[in-house]
Amino acid sequence: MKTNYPDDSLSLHTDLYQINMAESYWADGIHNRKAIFELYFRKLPFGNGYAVFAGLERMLDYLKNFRFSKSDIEYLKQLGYQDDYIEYLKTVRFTGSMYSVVEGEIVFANEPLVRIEATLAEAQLIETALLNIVNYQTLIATKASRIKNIIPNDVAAEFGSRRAQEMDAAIWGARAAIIGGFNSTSNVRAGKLFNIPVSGTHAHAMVQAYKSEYEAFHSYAARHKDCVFLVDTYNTLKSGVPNAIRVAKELGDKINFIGIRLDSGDISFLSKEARKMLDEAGFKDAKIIVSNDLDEYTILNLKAQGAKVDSWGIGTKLITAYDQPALGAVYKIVSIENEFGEMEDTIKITANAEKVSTPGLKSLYRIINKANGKAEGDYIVMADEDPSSEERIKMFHPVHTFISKFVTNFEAQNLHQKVIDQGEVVYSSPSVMEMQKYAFERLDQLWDEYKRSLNPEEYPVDLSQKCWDNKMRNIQEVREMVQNMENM
Ligand SMILES: Nc1ncnc2c1ncn2[C@@H]1O[C@H](COP(=O)(O)OP(=O)(O)OP(=O)(O)O)[C@@H](O)[C@H]1O
Ligand SMILES: O=P(O)(O)OC[C@H]1O[C@H](OP(=O)(O)OP(=O)(O)O)[C@H](O)[C@@H]1O
Ligand SMILES: O=C(O)c1cccnc1
Repeated sequence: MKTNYPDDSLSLHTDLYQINMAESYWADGIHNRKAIFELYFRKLPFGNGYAVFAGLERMLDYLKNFRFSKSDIEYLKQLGYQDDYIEYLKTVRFTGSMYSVVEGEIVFANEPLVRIEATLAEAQLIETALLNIVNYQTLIATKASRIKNIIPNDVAAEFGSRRAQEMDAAIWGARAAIIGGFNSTSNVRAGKLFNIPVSGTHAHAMVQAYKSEYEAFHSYAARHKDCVFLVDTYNTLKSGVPNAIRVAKELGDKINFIGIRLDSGDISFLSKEARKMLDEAGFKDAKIIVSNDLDEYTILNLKAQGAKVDSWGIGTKLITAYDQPALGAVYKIVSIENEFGEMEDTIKITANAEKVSTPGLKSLYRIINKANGKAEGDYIVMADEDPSSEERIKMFHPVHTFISKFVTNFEAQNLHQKVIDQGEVVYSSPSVMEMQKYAFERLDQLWDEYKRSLNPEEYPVDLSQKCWDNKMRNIQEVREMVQNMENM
């Protein structure tokens, strides 16, 4: 296997069919027609009431650097693409524009999260990478937020690198976990790359290497001022906790005895007993950190049992999105330039009403009730509409249209930022910690009913009347086209 191409690029990180479709567009001379694609998912993950958007910074980086390198081109030649098309591929850059919600934004099903306006070929070639990035990062940010919601006042540490689906997932998953609300990651490279907090304790191997817990804890303390001792290698209550207390007492102010970590057994029982022992020894501020296959369900259950836990280390079930391994976001064409240079809507129709795409150039607004600062719902409009200039808007369910409400006294916030303008990145990402802060602020604007982990209420994502009428007109046109075919 050859993996050491010095000029390897991410531009071949795409499905073969994208390159094949772009070839047809190019051969037919329609590759430079303007096209509009939207990225959205149809169903919220984990049965959650919202998702936390992540992935923008990496998408921008990818698009900024989009070009087939020399070795990419060589490989495409080997695959059999003809010279004339290869010459075209050599010139391809991302020259289009991109609109996106920002990282940390709270988002919902069926809303356009990203809008690409580019040449048809460019927009097509980038589909796979954009979906790959958003699907994973948004999934993990959402899982992290779901977990953090259960423990808003405790520390949540991301421990998943060893179980992640390879190295990229560990790194970007750690970043997504922080956006979703986690306090730290154990992955040191993620800390360096993204300027996010790192934290860590020690493993059983250290206790086993020294044979005695007492010696291992002492040795750890000799070089590390902040000390968390792992107490479950031999016997948590009879040996681990007493040894931790002994070392903490002996070293006194020489160390900062943060606390102990439990990694097996009955966490509820052991944490309560350990708490008593620490308190009785005078370490009332010492923290109890736990780990071992945790997720929001186990944590909620442990909370209900009155477990005395201050910090939670969460690995496998967060970083692999254990209970739902993919988000399922899609990227659909909604408008394309015709031979006269005019933009024409496109629609995809299926028997499933929820899967019928919503055609045309659209914008996404969040409607905030000015009286209480809470979100009334999200509102998808045609791009030439401006709900902020309206006094009263009618919001209705996009499938069950009889569900509707009128809203007045609102602020309409445009959720789309222009992030690339004709190939130029015009957006500078805030720090990851700022993204996290933004996510918390946006969550505050949601009623609790949308945030509960079990059977949350469905947050309204509605279409404007104009958007709805446009969709119906498009459906009608397709019906007539199919009818005409049948009559031929
Ligand atoms: N009181 C509790 N209530 C509910 N779940 C718990 C409780 N205590 C521990 N768990 C969870 O039970 C699961 C199984 O733990 P298990 O007892 O198999 O771990 P263990 O065998 O003690 O440790 P190891 O990881 O070394 O196998 C873990 O996900 C753990 O977080
Ligand atoms: O359980 P997670 O949520 O994935 O958290 C990370 C786990 O990684 C470490 O375990 P280790 O690799 O030593 O394996 P083990 O505890 O399963 O034996 C640590 O002690 C946690 O148990
Ligand atoms: O720092 C820790 O305790 C840690 C880090 C990764 C995995 N398990 C535990």
